[in-house]
Amino acid sequence: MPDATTTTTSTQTAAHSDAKLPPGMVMGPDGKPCKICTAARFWKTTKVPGTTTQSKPSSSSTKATAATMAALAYGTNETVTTPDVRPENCPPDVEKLGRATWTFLHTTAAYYPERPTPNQRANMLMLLRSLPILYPCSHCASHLDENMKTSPPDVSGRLGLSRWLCERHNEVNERLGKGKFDCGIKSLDERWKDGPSDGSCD
Ligand SMILES: Cc1cc2nc3c(=O)[nH]c(=O)nc-3n(C[C@H](O)[C@H](O)[C@H](O)COP(=O)(O)OP(=O)(O)OC[C@H]3O[C@@H](n4cnc5c(N)ncnc54)[C@H](O)[C@@H]3O)c2cc1C
Repeated sequence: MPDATTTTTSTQTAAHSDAKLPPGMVMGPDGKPCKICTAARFWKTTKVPGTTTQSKPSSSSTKATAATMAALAYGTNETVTTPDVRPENCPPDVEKLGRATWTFLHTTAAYYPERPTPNQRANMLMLLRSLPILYPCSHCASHLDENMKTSPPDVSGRLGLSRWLCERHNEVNERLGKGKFDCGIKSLDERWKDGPSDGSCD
């Protein structure tokens, strides 16, 4: 099971209260800055000490190590962030990976049978139980693992699974300070399978 990680985001608890990290930076279980655990916008742009304008890294500074970014931020105790405007083929950060994973999970649930066979249930259970072990964002995996101990997966059928996933997703939303999604089946179907009734997605 992944170890706890350290971050200074307001929504994720720092494992070591004395850790001096720039805002948004997340440390991995190995004690090093964890790139897949950190939103890319926190990696990309820092306020350079002594300047008042935002500095967008050049192509070489884009490749700056997390340590460099951290050092800059330690100096000013300030990090300026921008939306992630990296090229599409860049590796995913925690947000891109999250969106893709939720898309996969909610869509899979929307197409899961209402009356799954024992084999289908077993396979779904395996998929969900693999996440806390294999999910690359270690602190996300760790939270999910804790969460699944108190709320075991409901693989009984499409409705139960969709609701269970929606609630797990809402727990992350809440931790990140986002609003809760309506876990009613109509909202879930419209979002992940049928689309809105106005036909705008047809
Ligand atoms: C298992 C897991 C754990 C994660 N843990 C963390 C974490 O600890 N820290 C962290 O920073 N990030 C975490 N993430 C990533 C995070 O959940 C988001 O994916 C990421 O912040 C991008 O958010 P977003 O606002 O673009 O939309 P997302 O939260 O990715 O949602 C995508 C779309 O799903 C729909 N949606 C939203 N909520 C629900 C819901 N409850 N049910 C159904 N549909 C919904 C909305 O239409 C939304 O636009 C985790 C992701 C996963 C898959």
